[in-house]
Amino acid sequence: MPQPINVIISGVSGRIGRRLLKLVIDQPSFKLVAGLVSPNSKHLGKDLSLLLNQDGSNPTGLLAIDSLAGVKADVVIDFSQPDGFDELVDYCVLSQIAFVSGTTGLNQDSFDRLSQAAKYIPVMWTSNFSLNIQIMKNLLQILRQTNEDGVFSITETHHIHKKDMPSGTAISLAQALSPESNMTKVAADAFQLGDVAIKAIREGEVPGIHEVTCQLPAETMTFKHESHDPAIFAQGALNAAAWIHGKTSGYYDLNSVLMG
Ligand SMILES: NC(=O)C1=CN([C@@H]2O[C@H](COP(=O)(O)OP(=O)(O)OC[C@H]3O[C@@H](n4cnc5c(N)ncnc54)[C@H](O)[C@@H]3O)[C@@H](O)[C@H]2O)C=CC1
Ligand SMILES: O=C(O)C1=N[C@H](C(=O)O)C[C@H](O)C1
Repeated sequence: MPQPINVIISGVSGRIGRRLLKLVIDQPSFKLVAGLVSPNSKHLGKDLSLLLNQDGSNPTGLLAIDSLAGVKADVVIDFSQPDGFDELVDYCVLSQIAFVSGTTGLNQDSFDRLSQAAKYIPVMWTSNFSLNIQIMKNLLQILRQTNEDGVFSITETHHIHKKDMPSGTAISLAQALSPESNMTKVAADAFQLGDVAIKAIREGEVPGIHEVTCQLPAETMTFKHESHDPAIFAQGALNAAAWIHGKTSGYYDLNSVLMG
């Protein structure tokens, strides 16, 4: 039987982090070595099992930490927030740990740092770990090339806890249609990336809806992706971690996973 893949979960107390924690604990091909939380987290110093069950049953023996100093692993899987991102990337480079991240709301400096890191370690960042969103991006690139007169717009809807706007996925979909363009904010909930208009809606507990419309003189095409369960993102990231383990340094995306 192969050795399990040693995993650190960054953002382990979050909506996605907790789902990831459950998957990692349940799957023998992975071994959890640490769970990272915000320095302000109420979970800091507590056994990670308390994130899954309040009665303290089945303790993991691992406490939620806010610094990785000295922790070794094969892969970090990160669903956290932008403020701790650069430090985490640097730690992975120094410690030669593969880095898989879905954290959104990052600035250009953090993306540049990630590109630099990919010279030394394998890196995968994607705004959405659903393979079907990657397929949608690929389709949109083709659609743009074959419909130069198309007027594209995107509407994204997410739960009210989401901290960034518009969603990382909406930005990535718009970038597939209009590469190299900068985004501007045109209203509290409206943005423009190149010639693509993006509208953001925050509503209840919606896990994530992305709708892309292409208006043409004589027809309209609409692509809609709706996640019904946030667990899909955690499972997608875990599949990506299994894929990236043992790969050489480089910047990978979900197309790599799609191609196997
Ligand atoms: N790429 C994808 O498929 C998906 C990406 N996301 C993104 O993942 C991120 C996390 O989402 P949620 O779990 O909903 O957020 P959340 O707010 O529920 O959880 C955030 C987690 O990050 C930790 N954290 C915050 N600041 C930190 C810091 N400075 N250092 C270390 N840990 C820190 C918190 O303690 C918590 O554990 C967001 O950026 C979200 O947009 C969410 C779902 C899917
Ligand atoms: O915060 C979320 O929940 C999600 N964030 C990602 C994004 O910003 O695109 C992916 C997904 O839509 C859920």
